[in-house]
Amino acid sequence: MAAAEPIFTDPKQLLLEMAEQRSVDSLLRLVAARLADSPQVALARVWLTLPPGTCDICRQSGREPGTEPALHLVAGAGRSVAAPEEAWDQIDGAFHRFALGERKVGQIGLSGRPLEVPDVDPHSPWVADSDWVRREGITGFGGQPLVHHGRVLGVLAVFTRAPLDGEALGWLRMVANHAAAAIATARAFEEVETLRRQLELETEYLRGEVRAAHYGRFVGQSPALDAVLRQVEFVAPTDATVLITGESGTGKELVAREVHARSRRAARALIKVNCAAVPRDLYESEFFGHVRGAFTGAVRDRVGRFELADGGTLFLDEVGELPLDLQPKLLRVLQEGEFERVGEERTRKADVRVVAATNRDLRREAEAGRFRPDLYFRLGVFPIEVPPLRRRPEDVVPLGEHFLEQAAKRLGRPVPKLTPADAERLRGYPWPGNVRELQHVIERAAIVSAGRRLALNLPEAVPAADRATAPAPAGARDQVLTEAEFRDLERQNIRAALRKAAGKIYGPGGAAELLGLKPTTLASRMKALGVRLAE
Ligand SMILES: Nc1ncnc2c1ncn2[C@@H]1O[C@H](COP(=O)(O)OP(=O)(O)OP(=O)(O)O)[C@@H](O)[C@H]1O
Repeated sequence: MAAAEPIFTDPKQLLLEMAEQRSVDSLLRLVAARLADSPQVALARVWLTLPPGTCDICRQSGREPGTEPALHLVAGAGRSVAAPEEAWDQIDGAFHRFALGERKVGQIGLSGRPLEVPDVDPHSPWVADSDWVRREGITGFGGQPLVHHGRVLGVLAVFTRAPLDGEALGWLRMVANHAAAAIATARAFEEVETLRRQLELETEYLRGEVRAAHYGRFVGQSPALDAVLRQVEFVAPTDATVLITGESGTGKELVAREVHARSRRAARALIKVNCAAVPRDLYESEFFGHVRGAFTGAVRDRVGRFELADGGTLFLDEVGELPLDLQPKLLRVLQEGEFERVGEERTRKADVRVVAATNRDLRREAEAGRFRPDLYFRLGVFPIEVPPLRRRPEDVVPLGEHFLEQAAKRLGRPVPKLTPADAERLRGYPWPGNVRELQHVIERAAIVSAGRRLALNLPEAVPAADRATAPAPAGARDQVLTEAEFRDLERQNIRAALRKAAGKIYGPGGAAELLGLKPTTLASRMKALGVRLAE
């Protein structure tokens, strides 16, 4: 007598293929399809235990979500002998959802124990549709819970057209155990990814907090600074885009932080992007994020700055350095709040208020074709100009005292106060590097003075060629330079600073400090002007 046909076709091969699946969906579809491959299997189905309100099928079909976890059909395959045209791989319909405890599938889900009916009697109370059982010649039912660490993740069940033997039930158990382990692993990965994303958001938020703490409060009593603060007060509560202009080191970032702090977004993050410091080919990913594999080096998904700033404020520092080809994309987010991650089709939305800053004359840049006029108009809805320190001499001494106090605190020792003669010298200096230069001068003095008189080390005179951002010397004030001449002058000036700093850009005595620029700004300007270090 020939041995009976095994119920499942090549279950070992199925176990091997299961190990290669990358997603839970494809894994469960594979299980159902392969089990139903055999002519002896009428129907194979997998249900997963899902919390209320999380099943897409129920949502789409308008079914009320319920209040308890339930079993939801997620994969199915089979063949009707009575009506071969019927599709049995559908997962919506009458047996899509079972409450725990309801009928055979619900019993397995609730108890976590297998349920086998080797010889199905069409009249048994277990049979929901006795006509179907008779019509399709169903003779066996085997259901296995998908259990991982004692938790029932779902149920795998088959209806067969031959009695289920011990061997088939053993394979079914093995397939169910493999599937449960794969589901648990995939969910653990998902959780790690969510936590990683949360951590990324929190880190960025905390970085912002640290920066904000470093920035501290506004100091100054000049009418010019007052006027700036009044504008901040006026625009902060609105969601308008703000463009802050002014020379380097005047306090533009401080103004941006103040706009955020006084807005309804204050409890959310202020995310900063220094447009001069982003490498050319990473702009899009920096702003909008990317998905794994979008380009070489994109080893995992990355959240862009727009997404990080969702609900908060995005501060675009040195916005004048933004490459022309990225400007239309920025304009689109500003107008529609929509963007895509690099390498992904899906359109995402973010509710972001943009505050931008620049020390360039953006209108001129737009006229010269280096900045898109439409973006300039969009950014410049509410412009705030921060005046250079030389136009508000009343602020110099209060700022000096403020920085001295901060330095003393940081150094943990008493630092001499400003004498009237010191104050006079500070007021008499033109501060081409603005407040940042004043801060550096005072900090250096505090470090070297160690209890003695404050040793203020001010450059005596600032030669014209050493001023990156200073006003033109008195005699030259009316002289108009062409753009080419102006750039040439800027080039010479940067070269002079580099020579003086012996090629050093960063740190005390570096060219950036001499010019009163941020090192990143200097680096990008050198690149734009074609100035190289080795010249
Ligand atoms: N009114 C002020 N009161 C207190 N500190 C100030 C004030 N203005 C500027 N500062 C300080 O001076 C430094 C430079 O300011 P900030 O970075 O805001 O300038 P910026 O105009 O954004 O410069 P850049 O154009 O180079 O980016 C910061 O440390 C800032 O805290």
